[in-house]
Amino acid sequence: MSLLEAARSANTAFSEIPIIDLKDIGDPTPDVQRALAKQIRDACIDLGFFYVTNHGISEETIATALESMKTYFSLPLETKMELDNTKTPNFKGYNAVLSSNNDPAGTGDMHEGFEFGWEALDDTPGALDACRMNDGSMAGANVWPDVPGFRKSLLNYYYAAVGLGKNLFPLFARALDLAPDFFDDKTRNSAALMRVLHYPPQRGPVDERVIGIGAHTDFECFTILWQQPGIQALQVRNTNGEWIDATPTPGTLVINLGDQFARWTNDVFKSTVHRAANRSGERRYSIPLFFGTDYDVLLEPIAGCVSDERPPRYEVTTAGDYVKMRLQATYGH
Ligand SMILES: O=C(O)CCC(=O)C(=O)O
Ligand SMILES: [Fe+2]
Repeated sequence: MSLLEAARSANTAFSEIPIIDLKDIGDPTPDVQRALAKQIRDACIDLGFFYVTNHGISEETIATALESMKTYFSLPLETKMELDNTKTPNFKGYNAVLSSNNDPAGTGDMHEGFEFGWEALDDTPGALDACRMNDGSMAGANVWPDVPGFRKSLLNYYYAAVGLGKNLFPLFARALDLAPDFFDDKTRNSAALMRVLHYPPQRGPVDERVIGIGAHTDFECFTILWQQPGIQALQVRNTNGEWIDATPTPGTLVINLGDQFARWTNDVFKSTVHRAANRSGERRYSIPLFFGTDYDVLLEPIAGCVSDERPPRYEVTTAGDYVKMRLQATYGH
């Protein structure tokens, strides 16, 4: 079935999020790769959300990053505000509770976060790497707090998640009937942003306009999300307007598509609205890593996703300009 035929018969009124086992991701046998790509294609065309198991990010890498996040978020607000993300050109650093607003109908997100992008572990902290020279409107170095082990443990998680993402791009390419290396020359510079998030618990009656993270789509190609086990918070909206729980399942990560893939594929791949609210009574932590194409790459619809009946739906822009515009809308309110 062609991509456009598949898009026409998509099950966008899903009620479950599929689980895809990546244990064979390194097996080069074409049949194995094709079978994996088929599962990914179905999930991307239907809902743009799936869980992965055997994803290769070790429990130790996750646990170490989590400990560092907890230490960091327990610092006094004034200390965290020294790295206020609105002081950096591209919102690197800290955002306080209610300083971001992901849903234009909301009045602020009930979480705090810390964001950074690629940097080599042995570089001077916050140095601008040579591979960042073509970032255009997204140019700008990382900033780091003075918390022992924080930078190292977060960068270690970053490298592991970027490694997973680099292995996923060929599968997404196959899922789009493209050569597996289609995204290689578009993902040379790890245009991946990682955010660590802390959601304080919300007790009693909750104002729907002030939840953990308001309804939104992500900006990049796909997000690799670790969410804290045991706390249900994340929900995904289907085309009937129902919110489907993305229950955290031990040993899994969530992969969800963002707007860059919707643009590459003229909405054949779905960038689906999601939100999170923490009503558990406990603190909740999560780690999204947003992986896009390099910031200087044009987001042009691929040929198999355009036809006379389905003309291009988006104006062509660079990945960097798109991400920058969305970041400004999220933090600049
Ligand atoms: O914390 C979560 O589960 C979701 C976070 C999210 O959607 C985001 O940061 O874009
Ligand atoms: Fe998101």
